[in-house]
Amino acid sequence: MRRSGKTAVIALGGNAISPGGKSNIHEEFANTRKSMDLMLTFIRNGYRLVISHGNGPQVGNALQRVELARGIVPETPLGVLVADTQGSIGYMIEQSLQNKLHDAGMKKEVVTVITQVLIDKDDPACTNPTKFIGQFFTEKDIQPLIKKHGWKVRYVDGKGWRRVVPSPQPVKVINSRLIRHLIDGGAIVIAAGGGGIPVYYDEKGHLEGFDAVIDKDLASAVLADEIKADELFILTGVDQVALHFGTPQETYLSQITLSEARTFDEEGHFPPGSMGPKIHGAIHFLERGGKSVTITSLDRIDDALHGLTGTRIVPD
Ligand SMILES: NC(=O)OP(=O)(O)O
Repeated sequence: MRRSGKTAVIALGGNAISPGGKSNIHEEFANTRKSMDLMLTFIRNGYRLVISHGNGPQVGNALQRVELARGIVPETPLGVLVADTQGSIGYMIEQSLQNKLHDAGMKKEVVTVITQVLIDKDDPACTNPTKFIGQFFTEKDIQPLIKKHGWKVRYVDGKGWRRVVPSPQPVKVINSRLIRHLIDGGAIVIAAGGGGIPVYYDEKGHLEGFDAVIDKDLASAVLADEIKADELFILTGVDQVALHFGTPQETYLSQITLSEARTFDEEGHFPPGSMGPKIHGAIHFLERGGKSVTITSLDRIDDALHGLTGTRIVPD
C-alpha cells in the first residue's frame, strides 16, 4: 500500500507517565491522558504514528513487588515483567488516545503490539547492569534492599541511589513487518514499549526470554529504521540537548548534523543512562536513512514542531 503523510516514531519517557516512579495508578492514568494531547498535535500536523514508551519506573516497582512477595506467591521474572508493563502501559496509552480521538471527532484505530526485541545473549551488557529502574532511594533506604535482594545500584547526581539491571543492545524488532502493515492500514500503533521484551534464539532456533530491560530510545531507533519511518521524536525531561550540561559552559543545541552528533558524543558530552542512549539512537536511525530526529520535552512538542525549541539532528 502507498503511504500518505510522514511516519514518525514517538518515544515517550517512562517518567512522562510516572515522574520519579512514585505515581499510583490513578496518577499514571491522569499523566498518560495529559500526554496524549501531544499525539493530536502530531496527527493534526499530518503524521502517521508509532508510539513507543519507557517502563523504567514501572518495571522497577513491579520487580520490587515480586521481591516483597517472595515466598508468599509465585515469582515473575524480569523479562516477563517487561511484558507485563508493556501491556499495562500500552493499555493506558491506547485507551487514553482512543478517548482523545473520540473527543476530537477523529476516527482512527489504535492498537498495542506486544513486542519482542532480539538481543545477543553474548552482549557484554548482559552481565554489566547499567539500566536504571524503579524509584530513587536515599543511601539509608537502599542499603537493606542491597543486602536482602542483592540489588545492584548506582548513584545519580542530585537525585539519589537507583537500582540498575542489564540492558543489552536491541538487534531487531520481531514483528516489525506486521507493525508496518498496521501503519499502512491507517492504525496508530503502540509498540516496543519498555524497549521491547528481550529475547534471543536458542540452539533449536526457538525464541527464549532474557531477564533485562532494553533502553527504549535505542529500541525505538531500531524500530524506526525497520519500519522505514521518516522521523524519530524522543520526548524527555529537557527541552533541548546541551553541551557541557550542568556546567557554566552549558550550551543548548537547536540543530546539529549527524557528524556533529558523533563528534560531541566522542567528546563525552552525553552521559550513559541519560542523554547517551538518545544520541546513540539518533545516530543509528540517521545512519540508516532516517530524515530527522528531534529531542525535546513533552510540554514543548508543539513549539519544537514549529522550530522554536528542541534539538533537531539531521543527516550531513
Ligand atoms: N526501558 C526504558 O528505557 O525505560 P525508561 O525510558 O523509562 O527508562
